Amino acid sequence: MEVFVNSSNVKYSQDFIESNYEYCTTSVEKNGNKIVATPSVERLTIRTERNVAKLGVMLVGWGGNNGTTFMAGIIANKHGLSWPTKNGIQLANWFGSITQASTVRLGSNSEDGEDVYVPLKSLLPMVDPNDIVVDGWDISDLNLADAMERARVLEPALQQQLKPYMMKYKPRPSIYDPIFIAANQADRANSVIDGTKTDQVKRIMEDITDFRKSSGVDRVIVLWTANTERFSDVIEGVHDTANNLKSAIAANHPEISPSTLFAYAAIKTNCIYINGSPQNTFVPGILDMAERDGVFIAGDDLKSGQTKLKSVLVDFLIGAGIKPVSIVSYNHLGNNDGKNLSAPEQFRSKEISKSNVVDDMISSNDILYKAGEKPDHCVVIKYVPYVGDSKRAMDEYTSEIMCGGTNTIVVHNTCEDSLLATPIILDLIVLAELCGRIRFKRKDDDSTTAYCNFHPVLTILSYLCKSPLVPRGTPVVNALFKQKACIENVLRACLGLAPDSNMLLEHKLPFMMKSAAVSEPNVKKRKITNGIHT
Ligand SMILES: NC(=O)c1ccc[n+]([C@@H]2O[C@H](COP(=O)([O-])OP(=O)(O)OC[C@H]3O[C@@H](n4cnc5c(N)ncnc54)[C@H](O)[C@@H]3O)[C@@H](O)[C@H]2O)c1
Ligand SMILES: O=P([O-])([O-])O[C@@H]1[C@@H](O)[C@H](O)[C@@H](O)[C@H](O)[C@@H]1O
Repeated sequence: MEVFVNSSNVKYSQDFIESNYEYCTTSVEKNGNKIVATPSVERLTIRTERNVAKLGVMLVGWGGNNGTTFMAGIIANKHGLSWPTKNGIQLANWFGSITQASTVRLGSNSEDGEDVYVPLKSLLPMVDPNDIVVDGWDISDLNLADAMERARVLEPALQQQLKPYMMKYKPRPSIYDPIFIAANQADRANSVIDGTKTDQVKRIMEDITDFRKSSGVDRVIVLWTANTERFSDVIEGVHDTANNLKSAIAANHPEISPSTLFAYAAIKTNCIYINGSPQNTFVPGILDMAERDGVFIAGDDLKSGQTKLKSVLVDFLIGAGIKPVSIVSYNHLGNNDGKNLSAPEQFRSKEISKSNVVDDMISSNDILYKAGEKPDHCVVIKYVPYVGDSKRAMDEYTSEIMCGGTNTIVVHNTCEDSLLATPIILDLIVLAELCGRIRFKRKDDDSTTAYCNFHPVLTILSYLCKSPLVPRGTPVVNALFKQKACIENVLRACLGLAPDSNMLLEHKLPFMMKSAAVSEPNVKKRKITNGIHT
């Protein structure tokens, strides 16, 4: 199903959807108590290629819980697998993915004015997950069938059906550096690329080239879903520019992490690179490379469960004029991610990404919070092997309400962590590929260089990340529904459609209402003066 827009502002050709779009913004000036708002309009032409790339995805950490579950999801959905559970027969699906399982309000029915919702993926041509070709790396040498069993995420009845498919896949050896992940991961590291950092980067680039040739894909996305690394110390003269990073790699500098080496190799081979973990892979030298070479990067840290809920709850509370003063997020889990995070430096990376998620909402309301004032915010993660991937998350939100009252919300959330994260990985991939086919220009600029892509740092993917990477000097948005609206409204703009204002004036103004809805003939004439019908 694909939406077709009937408008003089939208042209459909064999290769493109081209829309004329008025992008409306408001600039604000504050002079003491006087606040002046000035609206402005940027007239754009947006061109979306209709031909979807044959997409290849290379996962770093392919043998992990997320990596194997992603591969299992691709296979199970592609083959329409189903399996018996205690609740009956379960069919494969992509619940939790906004590109595969969410809808958007397109408009209202021309007959009865009812809202019409369509699948988000019907707005613009997007990659079909069934067509994605997957490959990747892992420091563990297990084939994906054995790695899936080790992960303990999926039901045995499904695993049994998947085994013949999954056992054919074996992750490529990877870059292992014990100073960046927990020491408890060492027993897994039996499939590693030896040599210098230059040798390792060269091998990764060769792997990507080999995958491109053997699979015949047009485009490759590299996504890190390997273990969380400690933060790199960003050193001037090493990480601070593209050239210094290149020289530091050549000099085998010890403080360059495997994830930064992967990002470096991906950009050098013109692959989109996405960081599904919280570490600071994107050191300034990588940002320089991405901006210089026009290669998309995105991250950090998949926003899957406890943090996603936090970016909704805090937004709701502050938006309602209620003041969160204490936020405690505790969780325990028993998967290998939890094992790696049981080490202090790796936990610190995750603590940062799970804590920063409320900053934009706090700073949006100076009625509730004085400058610099923040709620108490505590993040706890414990490793409890027995529960495996079934993460237990417990949150307590205490807020001040009117006249000294307090309100405490307690949430308990249990789920297979990887079943929340895997659809997020899919959405990052599908939306990143789509972004590669969208170009913009000012409507009246007909120069040959008029069209441009999104900025290489893909902030439109913030909805999927705990700690959104943004271009230097631009704002971070964490509020979940603002992030979702960004995605929806960009897709609508590609179709020449205005953002959904949610005003629904057609159901509020008698002269716009359908005749059936306006029951009393004189309703249209009656005036309301100071709230009193006259
Ligand atoms: N809900 C979630 O599962 C969730 C949510 C947000 C973020 N994440 C992040 O996603 C990542 C993966 O989570 P997971 O549950 O799949 O963990 P996991 O430990 O099961 O999988 C990670 C895999 O990466 C491999 N690995 C480690 N270092 C590597 C390297 N340098 N190169 C290649 N492979 C390497 C490990 O052998 C392992 O197979 C973690 O960083 C985690 O913090 C997970
Ligand atoms: O996205 P979210 O559920 O808030 O965060 C999760 C944490 O709660 C969990 O402890 C960690 O192991 C996962 O990698 C993920 O980051």
